[in-house]
Amino acid sequence: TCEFYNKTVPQEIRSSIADRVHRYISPSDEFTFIVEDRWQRFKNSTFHAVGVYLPTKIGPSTSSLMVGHNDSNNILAPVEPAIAVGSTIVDEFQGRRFEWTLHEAAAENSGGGGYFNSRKNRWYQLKCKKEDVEFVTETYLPHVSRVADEIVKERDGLSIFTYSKGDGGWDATVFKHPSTFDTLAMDPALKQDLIDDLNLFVQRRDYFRSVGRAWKRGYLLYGPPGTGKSSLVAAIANHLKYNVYDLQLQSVKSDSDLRDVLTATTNRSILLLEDVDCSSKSTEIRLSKEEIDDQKIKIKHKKDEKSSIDGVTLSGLLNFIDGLWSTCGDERIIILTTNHKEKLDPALLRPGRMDVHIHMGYCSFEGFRLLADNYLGVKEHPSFKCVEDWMQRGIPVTPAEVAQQLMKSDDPQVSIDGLVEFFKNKKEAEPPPPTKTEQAEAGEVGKKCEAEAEAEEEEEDVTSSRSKLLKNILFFFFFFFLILFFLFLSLFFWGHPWFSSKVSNAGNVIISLLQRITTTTVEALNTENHYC
Ligand SMILES: Nc1ncnc2c1ncn2[C@@H]1O[C@H](COP(=O)(O)OP(=O)(O)OP(=O)(O)O)[C@@H](O)[C@H]1O
Repeated sequence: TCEFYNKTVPQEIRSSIADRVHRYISPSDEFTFIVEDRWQRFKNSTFHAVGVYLPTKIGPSTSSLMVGHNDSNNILAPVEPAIAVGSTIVDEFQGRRFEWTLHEAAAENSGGGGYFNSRKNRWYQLKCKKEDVEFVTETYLPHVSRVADEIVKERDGLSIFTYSKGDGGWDATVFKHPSTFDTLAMDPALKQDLIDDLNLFVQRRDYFRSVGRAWKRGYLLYGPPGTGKSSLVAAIANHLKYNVYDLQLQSVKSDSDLRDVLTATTNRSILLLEDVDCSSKSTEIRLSKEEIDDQKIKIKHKKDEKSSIDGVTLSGLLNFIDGLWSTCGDERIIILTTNHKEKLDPALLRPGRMDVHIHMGYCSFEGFRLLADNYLGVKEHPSFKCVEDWMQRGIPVTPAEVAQQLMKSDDPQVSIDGLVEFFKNKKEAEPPPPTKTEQAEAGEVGKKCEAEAEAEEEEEDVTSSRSKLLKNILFFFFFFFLILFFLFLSLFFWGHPWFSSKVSNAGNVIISLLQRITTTTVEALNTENHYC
């Protein structure tokens, strides 16, 4: 029968049938991924990410784990646990099962020579169901990389990069800002909204792709100095575990510089531009005469400054980012901070430019309670009522000022008394908070300064146009007198005997010439008549 089957059924059909039968009989619907330690001669980052991720997934099925200490630098430091060769770790993710095993083999041509000298190839074997193959490449492995990244950042800390004009590159420093959302005094509802917004952003890779937008989000933080804008940036960085790139726009001179600067930043990071208003205008109430004069000068120079900026403008930068990051940047956050939102170019404030605007205001009583808890470890205290009373009087205090007072002593009573004293002094030293009328006046002062500066400019314009008119009039009179002069000169020569003799001579010549012409013509006519 076999012989007959082999002879009558063609080879291709036979192997196809065999394949199908094999698949049917074999219970395995497994698929295996291999993650080697090297990828095309380079270190394979997926291999290292798996190495960091798997020790966090130790479960009942794990039979061994490598632990140890590192005695380099004479300090006995624990080394992160690692997966032992041959041991299997099972990871359940989104209801799917993934089985990892680490393998090792001596590399070809390794040369041998003991444990440390011999080169070994290592690879992870990942077994999953065939139906999950796409899920692994699209979702599971990116998840592994992300978690590993977070673990490494937690372990090694974040970095803050500043752009150095000289080297033309980013200088990294360890970023260890203790600010978190728990330590930040801000409106609780606003804080929760922001946390939700950030959490949603990091999960929305596919959403951003599907709507054809760059995976980025822009936040504008505004409010008076000392209200916690920088602290909020740090809290966001700590929450997301993102590195921070702190960019001074003035240090970037051209578009090509900007391209280099931005392409050198990594994904999953924050690009920070602080104090973006950079304006000298102030709307503070009660300005001294010197301050007002100073303002006038600054406002006067503002136009010149604007026209002389030859670098990159903020709006140019944001346009550039839109283009660049839609092609080569993922999971980017841009944060702008300003003390004066009203001074920003309206183009920056239009919808779609900065996705979220966050106002950091003066310290509320809720904010004080949080700071008291953070700095003094007290949630309730008899003197809180007194602080609340002072706050209700509307004396503006920033969280920075409150924090400064609370830090003065470990004794809550002493610190809170110090804060109350601070309120008293502030009330005596400072004018009461501006009423609406005063705010309007303050606005008027600002406007007045601007108007005066503009009036001065207009005055200058008028003066210069006057001098032009004067020049034209003088020019006209000059020509007028020149013509008169020539007229008189000709009249004078007309009456002069030499001139009249010359004229009469010329007249005689002309008359005799005319006579001769007439006689010749008459003679010619006569001759003609004679022939006729
Ligand atoms: N909202 C806040 N919650 C907790 N601490 C705060 C807050 N605001 C300010 N602080 C404290 O005051 C210090 C200075 O605040 P921060 O630099 O964050 O303010 P800022 O608004 O960025 O000021 P500037 O506009 O001058 O840069 C912080 O280190 C922090 O200790």
